[in-house]
Amino acid sequence: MPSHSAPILITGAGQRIGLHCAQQLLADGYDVIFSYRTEKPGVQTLRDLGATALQADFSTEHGILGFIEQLKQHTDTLRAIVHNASAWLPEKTDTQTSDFTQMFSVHMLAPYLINLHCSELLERSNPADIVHISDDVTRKGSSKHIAYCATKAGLDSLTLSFAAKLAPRIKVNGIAPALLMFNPDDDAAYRTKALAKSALGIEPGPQVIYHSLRYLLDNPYVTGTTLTVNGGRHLK
Ligand SMILES: NC(=O)C1=CN([C@@H]2O[C@H](COP(=O)(O)OP(=O)(O)OC[C@H]3O[C@@H](n4cnc5c(N)ncnc54)[C@H](OP(=O)(O)O)[C@@H]3O)[C@@H](O)[C@H]2O)C=CC1
Ligand SMILES: Nc1nc2c(c(=O)[nH]1)N=C([C@H](O)[C@@H](O)CO)CN2
Repeated sequence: MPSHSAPILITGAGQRIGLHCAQQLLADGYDVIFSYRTEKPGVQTLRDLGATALQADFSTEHGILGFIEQLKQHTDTLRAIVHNASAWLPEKTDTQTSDFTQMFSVHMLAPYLINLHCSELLERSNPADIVHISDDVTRKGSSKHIAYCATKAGLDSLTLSFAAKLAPRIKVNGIAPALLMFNPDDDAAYRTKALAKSALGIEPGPQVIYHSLRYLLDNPYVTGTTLTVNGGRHLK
């Protein structure tokens, strides 16, 4: 497989979906730059595969702007930016402000600032893409993850605005998954309940997101679109 020239940036790739997609991109011949917040085995795995690891915490403007400065020291061009980093925090009984501002920052401020400051890097690549990883839950809201859902809905809005702003040189799209991978502490009752929420009733794993990502990267005529990858959850 021939190597592609400009690297792809994927945020939050130290574990799970982001790690899988980064590994697949490397296997398909792309160079990869990724952000991680905390050192984990997946971070070293990607380093060993030749990816460039940049540590970043997107919960503050300072952390986001510092990441952008780091990124520009490593490359002057990008094939794509995949905004995958995310915090999935439920409402708690005590103050929710810090959680809301953290999720606003990771899900909205980081993509906003990175897109604005790094579109020049994408302009030097043809084709060029931005992909926002959102969540199917924005379709109807969430009683248990109100702030998470609201900030992901804001990300959906960024998809539309940046698609209009950056056309025709840069395509901007989203992917809105429902359940992809359980977390280790999800108990049997939660898993049964979650699987029953979709028509297909499966835990598909990360490859369904890689398929969606490649569709968007490879298709020259799709922009301003958010792909639903939800197992038919809207049918139940
Ligand atoms: N898993 C699923 O079933 C679903 C996932 N999605 C979306 O898909 C994407 C990938 O999901 P998944 O792999 O489960 O995500 P994770 O919950 O594993 O989070 C991905 C990464 O985001 C990083 N992150 C969290 N907060 C910050 C921060 N403040 N600054 C920088 N990085 C941060 C985490 O870093 P650290 O390792 O330090 O914690 C983590 O490695 C996400 O956008 C998610 O919302 C949507 C629907 C379902
Ligand atoms: N950042 C994350 N976002 C989401 C996660 C996750 O683990 N990390 N998980 C989900 C759930 O799978 C949900 O889709 C089904 O209960 C949603 N978002």
